[in-house]
Amino acid sequence: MKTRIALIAHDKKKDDMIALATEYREFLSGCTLVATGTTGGRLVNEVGLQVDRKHSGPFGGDLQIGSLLVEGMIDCVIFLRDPMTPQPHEPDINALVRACDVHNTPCATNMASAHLVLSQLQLRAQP
Ligand SMILES: O=C(CO)COP(=O)(O)O
Repeated sequence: MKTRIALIAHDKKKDDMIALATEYREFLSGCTLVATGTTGGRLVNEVGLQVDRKHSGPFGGDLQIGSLLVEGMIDCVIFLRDPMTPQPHEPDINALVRACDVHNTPCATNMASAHLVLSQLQLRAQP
């Protein structure tokens, strides 16, 4: 089965997400990807990945991804959060990260941990 990865980035972290996805493009193109709306749009347009786009984060996208995760449909979350900017949907963000902890799902919230998680997943996917 393909690895199912959720990709989410706050506005000031979206360029980092694009750089990350570009670096791991070959691996990610073999995964099943889901993303919040704006992040997903950029991944499609700028990296050429196939992504199931949910609503934008402030409109419930984090909750949609959280729901998928609770249903056992997501193996890993890359969520590049912006710790310096208050978000109107902070409760949704916390709910998603909490759901990762409740269900013991890897959740990388910064570039350093995202690299560790993706490089390890990529290694495991090799024949
Ligand atoms: O706000 C977000 C995550 O909390 C991300 O949403 P967008 O990808 O739509 O910007």
